Amino acid sequence: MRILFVAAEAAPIAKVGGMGDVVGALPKFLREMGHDVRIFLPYYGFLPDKMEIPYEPIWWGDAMFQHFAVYESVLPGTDVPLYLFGHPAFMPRRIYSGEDEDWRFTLFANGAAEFAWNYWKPEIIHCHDWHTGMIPVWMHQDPDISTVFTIHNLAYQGPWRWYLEKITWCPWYMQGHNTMAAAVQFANKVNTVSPTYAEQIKTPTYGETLEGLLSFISGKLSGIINGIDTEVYNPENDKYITQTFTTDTLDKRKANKIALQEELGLEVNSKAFFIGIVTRLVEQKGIDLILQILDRFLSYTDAQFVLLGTGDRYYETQMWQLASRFPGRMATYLLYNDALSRRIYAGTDAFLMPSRFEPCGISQMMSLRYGSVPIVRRTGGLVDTVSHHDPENAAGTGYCFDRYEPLDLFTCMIRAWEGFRFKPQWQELQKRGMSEDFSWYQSAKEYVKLYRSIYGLPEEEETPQPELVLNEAMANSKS
Ligand SMILES: Nc1ncnc2c1ncn2[C@@H]1O[C@H](COP(=O)(O)OP(=O)(O)O[C@H]2O[C@H](CO)[C@@H](O)[C@H](O)[C@H]2O)[C@@H](O)[C@H]1O
Repeated sequence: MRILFVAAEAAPIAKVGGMGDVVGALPKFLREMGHDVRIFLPYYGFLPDKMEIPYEPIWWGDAMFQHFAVYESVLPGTDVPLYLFGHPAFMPRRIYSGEDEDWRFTLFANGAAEFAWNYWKPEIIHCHDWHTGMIPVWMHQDPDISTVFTIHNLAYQGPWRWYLEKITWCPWYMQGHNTMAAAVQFANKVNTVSPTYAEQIKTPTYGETLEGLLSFISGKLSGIINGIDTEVYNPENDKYITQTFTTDTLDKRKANKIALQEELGLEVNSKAFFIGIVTRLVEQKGIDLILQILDRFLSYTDAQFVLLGTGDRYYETQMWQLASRFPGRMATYLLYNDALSRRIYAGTDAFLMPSRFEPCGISQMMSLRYGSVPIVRRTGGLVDTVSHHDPENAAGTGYCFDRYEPLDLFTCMIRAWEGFRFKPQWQELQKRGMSEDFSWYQSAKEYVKLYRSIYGLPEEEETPQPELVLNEAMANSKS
């Protein structure tokens, strides 16, 4: 199948959060399975610092009365063809924020549609989040191109929605004022990034006002858990960490803890319970809950804490101030740094993720892979990826709590702190987590099933000539 991924982020060149991880990894695995997958991404002003981009564009197009160029390259570290949408609106050295979010991403989506119609025609456009939400609307009457829309974060439905209706030239009943809703309504298939979250978003608590629409289209809605790139994120050979290790050489991991404590200016103490968090500092991630209990937790225990993240100014300031009250025990790094994030996954004993809601969550899977035991709230994808520690039956991979309450988080952290004192059991817990299979292969298979289901094809290829069947079925489904 020919599939064009259209998204605002793709790791390792343009990543703010988990969506970048998915778009940077999934195409690679789909290509290994024999599909022709390519990525369409904005040409951000900072990209030339990160990769080689040819000087000459391969194609010029027009969208929304604007002339744009498309440059062809390859996603670094992979064989995935990458098309970069070149327009001055994306020249600033940032991915998001700014006055023109609505306009420039609508232009980008429109550019992607033009590109698919006129230059490289895919069978499926796989759209990601609100930035690409108008594509399913524009494609829904195209007999040759189908669309899959993946919801990575329902909370972001695009800014200035009342104004967007004018830009997209779509009336309210086509959801032109809300590109997330538009995509949900018009895409051939809609999925989100975990089965639990796919169920939760049909309820008012998690539906972000779209629960009615999502319930209505539930026949085409599914949940496919994300994977992580286990080749790139591998404690066995990660060049960014001090000491590589495996489940068999877990004792070596201590060197990472000590090196991290030194790097962060914390008291070097391999016995102290060391908790880390790597996150966007936004309401979703439960930062308010942490702020309510961290002071008390640090006062009652010998624990150390490191935060790496950027986001809301209020959370940044609060975390910064808290760190100043616990010198040598708490470090706050308000920046984005992939290498440091890996050292935190590899050097801390536990990883905190008390999310208010969580579509899937990549960070907890990374922490499991690097032997940092996750402490999570049981919501969304965290339910599907972390199970509660049960020492009696030697089961579970982390510590979980249910209610979004400070006391529940506090209790859970204390239980983890207590558990850390029992070294053999703790090591078993770490090993179970590290042995979990979060590779993309299983999820990529699920995506292929999803693509095939658009054409009513069986889950597995059962005939000797699948391509012929596929072409025939696609022709029938669109006629
Ligand atoms: N300051 C920093 N420095 C370095 N690295 C940082 C960082 N801040 C965050 N990261 C990295 O960004 C990623 C975060 O991914 P998550 O999936 O956990 O959350 P996010 O909310 O961004 O993703 C959304 O999309 C993904 C993908 O579908 C869903 O899993 C998730 O639930 C949804 O909220 C991780 O790789 C993490 O290491």
